Amino acid sequence: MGNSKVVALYITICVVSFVVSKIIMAILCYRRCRRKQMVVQDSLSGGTLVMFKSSKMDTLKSNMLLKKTMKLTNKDIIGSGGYGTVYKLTIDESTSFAVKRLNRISAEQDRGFERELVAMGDIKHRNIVTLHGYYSTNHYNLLIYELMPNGSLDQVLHGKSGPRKVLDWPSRYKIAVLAARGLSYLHHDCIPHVIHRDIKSSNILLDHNMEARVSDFGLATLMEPDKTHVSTLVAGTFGYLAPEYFDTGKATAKGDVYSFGVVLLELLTGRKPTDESFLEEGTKLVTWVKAVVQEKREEYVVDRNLEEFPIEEINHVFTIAWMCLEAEPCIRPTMAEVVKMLEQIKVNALA
Ligand SMILES: Nc1ncnc2c1ncn2[C@@H]1O[C@H](COP(=O)(O)OP(=O)(O)OP(=O)(O)O)[C@@H](O)[C@H]1O
Repeated sequence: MGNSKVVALYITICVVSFVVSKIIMAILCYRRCRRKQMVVQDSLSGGTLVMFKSSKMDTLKSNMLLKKTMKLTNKDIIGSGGYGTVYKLTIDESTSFAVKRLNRISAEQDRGFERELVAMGDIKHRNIVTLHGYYSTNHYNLLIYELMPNGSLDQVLHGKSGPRKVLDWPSRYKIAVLAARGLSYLHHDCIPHVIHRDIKSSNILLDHNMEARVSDFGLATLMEPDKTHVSTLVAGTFGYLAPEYFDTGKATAKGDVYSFGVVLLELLTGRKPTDESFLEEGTKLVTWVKAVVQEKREEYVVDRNLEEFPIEEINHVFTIAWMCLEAEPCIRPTMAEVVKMLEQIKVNALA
């Protein structure tokens, strides 16, 4: 066989193998997608219901879910935020969900909706609120989440009619560690990595055991593993945003670390970072705490309800909060380091 024939044979083999491998990959991806979700078209509303596969969803009839979803009323509202209203959807005595309704106003919101789904669909972790599915019509979108019976950390710490219950130090410490684990999972273990972009106490929800889970990926942006940041639209919540965000508008994992530092201060002080009194005084929680600590009056910042608990542990968490709140992002620890440091406190306390 001449040289040219050998080359031609090699090229043919390469091209055929490439095409076959692509076809196999496409079939595998298609099967995986089908296995992972069930899609139901509702002929009445013209909407589409997508249920992600899980032991909970597998036992649920899609018709029943659709019927109950269509019957949600104002009486079922359990909260509302910048993106829409959250309802409690009760299927039966043992099965309930939290349904977030997003109005379909602009194309931008639509993109946000898709982004949330892409980020959430695959994410399963005990400290992350699970997205079970979604329903989509021309007029609105619904996200179907697992229901967190104890609401948000924000409601528990500073509910409208006063704190819902006074959280003791062990509960606050546990919430800090578990929320840190959830966020660390997003930053380091998800592929692609996820930047939350809106870490705050109303996005830390509490299950029946008061165990914390991170929720709300409406603003999350997927980050390729080799990228250090992503450029995005201005988002997040004043009082929790890292200072560099105001200059650059770039969401980064270190920006989430800063916001987590604010949540730690919130747990330690019992003060709400978005409190109007801060705005009126032209300050914010972080600046206020820093000023008081500089004046060596730390005892004024710690929540009175924590007075009888071990001050060494509380001070340790303060130290970690300050590390997270460093003005220079690169000096801040990663969330994996924050988890380790927080866990270490209890090891030391138990020793
Ligand atoms: N899965 C859930 N289980 C139980 N309650 C929930 C759930 N998701 C949200 N909530 C409640 O609904 C409230 C509003 O949530 P939502 O995520 O819409 O807004 P937010 O986090 O307060 O603000 P933003 O939209 O700016 O992030 C929460 O504070 C919480 O009390």
